[in-house]
Amino acid sequence: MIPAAHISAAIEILGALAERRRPVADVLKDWGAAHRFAGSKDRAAIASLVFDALRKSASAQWVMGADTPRATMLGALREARGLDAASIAAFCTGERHAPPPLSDDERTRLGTTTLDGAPDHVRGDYPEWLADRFAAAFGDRAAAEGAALAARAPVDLRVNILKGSREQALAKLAHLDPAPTPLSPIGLRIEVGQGRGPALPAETAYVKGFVEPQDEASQLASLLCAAAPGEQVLDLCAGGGGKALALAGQMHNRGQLYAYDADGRRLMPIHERLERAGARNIQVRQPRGKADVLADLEGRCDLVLIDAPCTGVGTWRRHPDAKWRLAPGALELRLKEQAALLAQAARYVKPGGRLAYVTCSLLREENEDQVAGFVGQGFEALSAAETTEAAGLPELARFASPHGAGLRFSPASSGTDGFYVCVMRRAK
Ligand SMILES: C[S@@+](CC[C@H](N)C(=O)[O-])C[C@H]1O[C@@H](n2cnc3c(N)ncnc32)[C@H](O)[C@@H]1O
Repeated sequence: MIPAAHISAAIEILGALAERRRPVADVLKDWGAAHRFAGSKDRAAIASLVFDALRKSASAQWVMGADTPRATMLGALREARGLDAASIAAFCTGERHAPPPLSDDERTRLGTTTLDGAPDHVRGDYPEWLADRFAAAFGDRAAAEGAALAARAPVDLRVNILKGSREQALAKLAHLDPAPTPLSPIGLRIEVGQGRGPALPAETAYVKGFVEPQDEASQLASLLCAAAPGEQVLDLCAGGGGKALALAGQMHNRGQLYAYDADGRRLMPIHERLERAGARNIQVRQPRGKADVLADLEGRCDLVLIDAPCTGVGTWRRHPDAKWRLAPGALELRLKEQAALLAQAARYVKPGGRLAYVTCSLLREENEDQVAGFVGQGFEALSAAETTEAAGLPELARFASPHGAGLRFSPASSGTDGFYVCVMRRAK
């Protein structure tokens, strides 16, 4: 396929997405199945265009003065790819499956319209219904924070210290040109351009468990829990085990880590990942109907981690379709789940033990406000200085939240996904 045909295909896929509010991965898969002539490079190029259009939908539509799939894609070629009107016009020839030629209005808009005077939610490419919440979280930096969430993310890897050092992992992956992450002492970063990221499943270092894909802020969230060898730790929302594996590394396989998730299917990948990582101190606790499979842990844990279900606002760089599919009802539901999880988790913490509350959201309601509603009931929040000191990462104290307890990371402030971390201590 010629590059212009990729643009036509991306417009078609954006149309299918607008009709059926389905995850973009499903729609791309369906398109690939219905267009078998498109090779893997074509499909990757098309997916990359679709993702860029989703990242920049609001600003692209503002530029074009329309919200059609064509307008969104053409505007995103300018907003996300930095192409000028003449370059975009050169693709739109109408020949060999290229998009039809630009109208006079399209050409003028691509040439002259700016985002000056556009509201923050347009300049920051986030849904209008979140405008007040972004303003509450970021003040006059709302548009800049949104824009950083609308950029592409690098591939971050966590080095599994059960298998080797960061230096060894760097050497094993030298052909991918990784760099040490600036904040996490166990992270590697591989910058990706407009193409595909590295095919990790084909990398020996991955297959042998030396590295795991994990955003740098997710690594920091695990490190800030300061899990120590010999401790009893419960990962109450373990899902596929990303944080559990990181905690096992910190514990040097000593002590006991219990991995639980209310949704047993989400726990499934953990078994293969544990094997690959050589993590031997994790006991997976599968939910079993109404049975209380955590009853024996009440009042016994040194550390309980709640990696809470949340809106995922902080991961929009990696899941740009999620920001447009997020609905107010989902936020309300997550808020209830988070409050219930805090109350439940408190039961498992022993006197003097720690409760770590983590989200990949940047909304205050899901973060500082949840913690404020919980502390006082026998728990106090540690200061950012205490938390980072205990984790041996005192330089992270500068990410202390301005809105209450805990620390905040975001693409604009720390160059990572958006995360919130608050460590609390139970009274003795
Ligand atoms: C952010 S994800 C966890 C990601 C995982 N910790 C990781 O690092 O890969 C949140 C998880 O919470 C789980 N969850 C939601 N409500 C829960 C509950 N009441 N008890 C336990 N797990 C719950 C969800 O099934 C989901 O897997």
